[in-house]
Amino acid sequence: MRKLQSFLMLTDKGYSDLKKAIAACTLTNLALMLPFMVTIQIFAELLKPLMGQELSWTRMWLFLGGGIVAGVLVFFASKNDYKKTYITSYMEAETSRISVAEHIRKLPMSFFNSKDLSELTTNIMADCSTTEHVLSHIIPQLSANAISITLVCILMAAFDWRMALAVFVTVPVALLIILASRRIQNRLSEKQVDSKLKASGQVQEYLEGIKVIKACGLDGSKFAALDSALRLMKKMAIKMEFGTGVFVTGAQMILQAGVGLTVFTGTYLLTGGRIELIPLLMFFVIVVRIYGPVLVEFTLLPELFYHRIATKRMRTLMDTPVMEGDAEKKLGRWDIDFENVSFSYNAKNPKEDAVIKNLTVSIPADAITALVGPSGCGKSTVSRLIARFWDVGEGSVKIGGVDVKTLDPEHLMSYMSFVFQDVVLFNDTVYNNIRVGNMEASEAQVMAAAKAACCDEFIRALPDGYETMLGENGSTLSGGERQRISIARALLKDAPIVLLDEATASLDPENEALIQQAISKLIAGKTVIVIAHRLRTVAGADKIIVLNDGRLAEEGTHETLMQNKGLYERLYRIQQESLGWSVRAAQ
Ligand SMILES: Nc1ncnc2c1ncn2[C@@H]1O[C@H](COP(=O)(O)OP(=O)(O)OP(=O)(O)O)[C@@H](O)[C@H]1O
Repeated sequence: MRKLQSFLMLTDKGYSDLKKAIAACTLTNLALMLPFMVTIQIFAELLKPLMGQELSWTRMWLFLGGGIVAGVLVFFASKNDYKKTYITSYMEAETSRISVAEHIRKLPMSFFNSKDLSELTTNIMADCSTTEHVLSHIIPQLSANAISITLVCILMAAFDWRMALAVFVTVPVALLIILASRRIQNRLSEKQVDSKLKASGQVQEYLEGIKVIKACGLDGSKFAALDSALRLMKKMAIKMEFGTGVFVTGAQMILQAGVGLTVFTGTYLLTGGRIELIPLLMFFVIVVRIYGPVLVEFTLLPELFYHRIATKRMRTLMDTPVMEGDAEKKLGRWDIDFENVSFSYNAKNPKEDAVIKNLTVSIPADAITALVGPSGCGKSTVSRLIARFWDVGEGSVKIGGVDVKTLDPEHLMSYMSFVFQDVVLFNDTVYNNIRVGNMEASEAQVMAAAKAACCDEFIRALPDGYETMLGENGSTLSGGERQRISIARALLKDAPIVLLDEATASLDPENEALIQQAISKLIAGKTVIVIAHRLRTVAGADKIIVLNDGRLAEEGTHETLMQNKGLYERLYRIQQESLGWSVRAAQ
């Protein structure tokens, strides 16, 4: 049974709840047989005059009373069954959704490199729903039906084994057909799941890229891709239904042949005087009643096969090890050291595809250090390695002498504030979006951070001020406003290390001035790492690290690097010359 727990990826509580649900469902099935038994008894009593016996009204009233009691029992059993089956399965699905989301949060970024967003959304929503469905509608019913059918089979065999054999002989044959079709059904399920994923990926890409699609007039071609993904999904759904339908219907037909077999055997035994008419009629009624649950079993089994395929991705996700580390260790110093660090995003080919190559460099505490260099030289990668978004392949990254690999990522993150060029805002109020920086902050602290980040004025001008809902990723705000909100967040966090990645790159001069003002408050007294393309913005940094193709090209202050006449000086000169650049129509 433990196998069932791991197959369904259940928590211990979920597993114990499932056992209770199976018991409750079995009880309901058995309770449902009571009214049926009473009906048979009434039926037998009514037939007595036919056999020359006297109908007893006392017995009839007793049966009727028994029927009412049976009805009440069915009600309570069903109520208990409903509670144990549905409510607990929804609770388990909620727990599993939360644990998937928690797990995702702790996974290394390398995991996300190979996954797209739609796949993860499917993991959290669809795969958990499949488990929810299996827990609420399949496993308890399947197990309870199997138990109650076996019980009825034993009872019938005790009454007349020949008739019992006639009723049940077709069941194993029909079951074999379903089990034998498992491989084909698995293959079809895999294809169907793949087509669903492709379609949801296409829908997501289409919606995310709607602006570009419209701007570039790609409606036709992008629609074609979406269209064919949706068509494929439809085709696979039909194939799947057909594939399942053929086997299930085949099995059902064989099972139904059992009705004919029972009638034939019964008539044969009756004419031979080896069975009475009333028990025979009872068998006829039972055969009709008992095939119902068996037919349901046959339709539920393929769904169980599908569940295994549908949750394969979730299994891979949950089996991927999370980033671990010490969550208690206090850091006392904020100097950062890269010692012989090599790193590649491609774990399969780390040497050939290295992005950072044997880098040894120091970032002093309580100072501003700029990371510069040509595009793609590895500046952002260096900042990601400091924050342990990724683990280095070789060497070590140390903060205050402590290897970041030994620290719990979330704990490490509590020492850092990030301001990226791409600001992520949540579909929540402005107030809550700032408070993300420090969930314990008071209202006064949130307002103070907003003021320091030059946000207060524009926020108050919004329809509901701080309570204005920002919508999907804050699309109603300008780039500069979004950036200032992210700085307010960072200010509120008040972390000792601040990472600024191209924070002002895409802003107009007015916004840039406001943001520079906000940033200067954010970085006061902190260990600051600035990534910038425009070298003039970092000329005042305490230290400038120049990278080239993942290696350290040179380091020093603006003045010393200019005197060196190396890569920095060349880049600086090129940028100064390009300042005179303007848009001009081609001659
Ligand atoms: N998630 C990723 N997966 C695979 N390769 C990546 C990933 N992120 C960056 N790279 C590659 O690593 C190299 C360094 O990228 P990085 O973003 O660190 O450079 P950068 O100096 O910050 O570039 P830019 O100045 O253009 O932003 C590039 O060749 C880039 O294509």
